[in-house]
Parts: sequence; structure tokens; C-alpha cells
Amino acid sequence: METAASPTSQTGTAASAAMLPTEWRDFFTLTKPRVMTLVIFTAICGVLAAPGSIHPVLGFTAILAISMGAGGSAALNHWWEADLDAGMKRTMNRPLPGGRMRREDARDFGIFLSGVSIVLMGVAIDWLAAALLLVAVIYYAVIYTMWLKPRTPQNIVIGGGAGAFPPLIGWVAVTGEITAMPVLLFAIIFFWTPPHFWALALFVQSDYAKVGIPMLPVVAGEKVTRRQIWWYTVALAPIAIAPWVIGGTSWIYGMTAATLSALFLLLAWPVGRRSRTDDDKMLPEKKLFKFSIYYLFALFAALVADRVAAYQGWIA
Ligand code: HEM
Ligand SMILES: CC(C)=CCC/C(C)=C/CC/C(C)=C/COP(=O)(O)OP(=O)(O)O
Repeated sequence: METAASPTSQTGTAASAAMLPTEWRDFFTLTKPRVMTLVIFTAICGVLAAPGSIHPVLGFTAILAISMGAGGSAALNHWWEADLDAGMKRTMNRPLPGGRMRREDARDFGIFLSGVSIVLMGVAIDWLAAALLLVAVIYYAVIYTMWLKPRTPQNIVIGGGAGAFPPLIGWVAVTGEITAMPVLLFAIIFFWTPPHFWALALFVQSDYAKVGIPMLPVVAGEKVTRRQIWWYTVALAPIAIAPWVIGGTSWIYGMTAATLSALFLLLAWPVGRRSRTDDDKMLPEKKLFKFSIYYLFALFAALVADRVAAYQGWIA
């Protein structure tokens, strides 16, 4: 496939042999692989924690379809935001602003990957799960990326719901129905996203301001953002514990969720209060952002551990 202004395309025959791997790397980058590790992990946990059984090949197919949908919609996000990405230090070297790929190729790749993911889910697994995958793709690529992100400082709250779909879709792929448990998994990620992202936005806010994205710290100020981070973390704690409260899990998940949420609150408190001292080696918001990622990994891992323990008969 031809690339526009590709650095490798201008360096002669020797370099052209290296072109294909570079291109593949760039296509892979379009799927936002680092962020997607957690997205895919939560989807895997949704599949593994769901009651009932699914053939391993079908379980793998469901996870593959969700990963392709997430990666495809991320590619569409790259395509749509190429100009904005060019203006931010964090994103200026992405394949499109870096000039290593044509915009249409990113768009076509995104549409192809998303389309195949939905058809694969529907044909091989379940059409309700496929419909949810379609909604998730539209949510991320259109509702969040094209509509909300450039328009409202609440972009993360409403649009961030896109990232909450994967465990719900994974669960529904196994059970074929939407029940309280997968909805709670959705709600956990929904309430987790604002503290996750706004903590980050507090220490990269100047970048977003430069390209006119109305992120909360830019529009409403740091104080409001810090307060909102705190209150979303407060709201997240009971929701994270709720799967245990409604009897969907045992104490294994319940105690893990309570401990992790207590730690999350502990780290969110100084962010909310802005009580950084000169002694702090790391900004509290940076600590919170890093912990937010461990939090979600550990919470969903606990969900699966809980299911395994029940399956093995280690708990009642
Ligand atoms: C609208 C919602 C979200 C926004 C705006 C957002 C934004 C970001 C940004 C800007 C980063 C910094 C690193 C990078 O640019 O790749 C990041 C990191 C990360 N995000 Fe989010 N995020 C959101 C939701 C999520 C969700 C739902 C998940 C997974 C369930 C997630 C998982 C991660 C992970 C794992 C990292 C660390 C990646 C690394 O190690 O580089 N994020 N996020
Ligand atoms: C199944 C399915 C479709 C799942 C979607 C997964 C999803 C929406 C994840 C959202 C996480 C994410 C990549 C946020 C980045 O925000 P951004 O794109 O605004 O960040 P940027 O500023 O780095 O571009």
C-alpha cells in the first residue's frame, strides 16, 4: 500500500524492503495497542466471568471480534483527529501527523476492521453482542470522537461510556442476554473513566488547550476538575462493590473491590484537595492516573478469580 510523504519511501530501493514492516507497525499503532490492552483485558474477563459456558474457540472469537472493533474505532479516531494530533506533543508522531500514512488508508482500515468485527460477532457468536459492538464502535468513533470531544467538557463522562462496553459485550457473547451483572461492569468503567482521564488531563492540560479541545481542566479550571475527580471516585466505590452486594460474586471479589476502592479514594483525596507538598516525588494526579490502570486490571482479575474459585468449589 502506498503511503504519502513516507520517510521510507524516499530513501531508495534498500529502504523499500523495510517499508512493509514499518507500515504494519503503523497500522498496528492506529489500533492504540497500549490503551487497548486494558480494554481487551476487561473483555476477556467479561467472557470468563459470565455464567454458563462457551466453547474456547468461540470465546476466543468473541474476544477477537471485540478487539477488532475497538482497534477499528481507534483507527477512525486517528483518521478524524489527524490535524489535532499534529498540534500536540504527545500525539504529533502518530502515523498520520507523522506523515507516514495516507488519511484515507487509516479511514478504510478502521471501517474494514470495525465492519468485519461486527459481522464476525453476529455470524459466529450472537447478534445481540454484535449489536452492542456496533453501538460501541459508533459511540467511540462518532459520538465521542466526532461529536462530543470537540464540543463539551463533559466529553469524557458521556463519551467515555464507549470504553465501558467491552466486558458487557464479552458477557453477552456468552449468555446472550443483558442482566444486572454486565450492566454493573459497564457502570464500573463508566465511573472509572473520569478520574482516570482527568487525572492525566491535569498534567497534560496545556496540550489540549493548544488545539482547542474543551477538556474540563481547560474550560472549568483545575479546582472544579479536582472536585469532580474526587466525587466520581466516591461514586465508583459502591458500584465496584455492588457485584458482591447483589450476590453476583463471593467475598473474594467483594473484599478485593473494597480494598482497591479504598486505595483509589486514598489517592484521589490529595488530588481533590490539591494538597501536594514540595516533598512529593510524583504529582498526586500522576500517582492517581497510574493507579487507575492497576485498579481496573486488578478489579477485573478478581472477578475472574472469584469465578474460578466458585467453579472449583473452593467457596460456597
Ligand atoms: C474517553 C475515555 C478515555 C480517554 C480520553 C483516555 C485517554 C488516555 C490517554 C490520553 C492516555 C495516555 C496514553 C496514550 O495517549 O496512549 C491514556 C492511557 C491509558 N488508558 Fe485511557 N482514556 C480513556 C478511557 C480508557 C479506558 C476505557 C481504558 C480501558 C478500559 C483506558 C486504558 C488506558 C491505559 C491502559 C492507558 C495506559 C497506556 C500506556 O501505558 O501508555 N483508557 N488514556
Ligand atoms: C468495543 C469498542 C468499540 C471499544 C472501544 C474502546 C474504547 C472506546 C476505548 C476508549 C479508550 C481510549 C482509546 C481513549 C482515548 O481517548 P482519545 O481517543 O480521546 O485519546 P487521544 O487524545 O489519545 O486520541
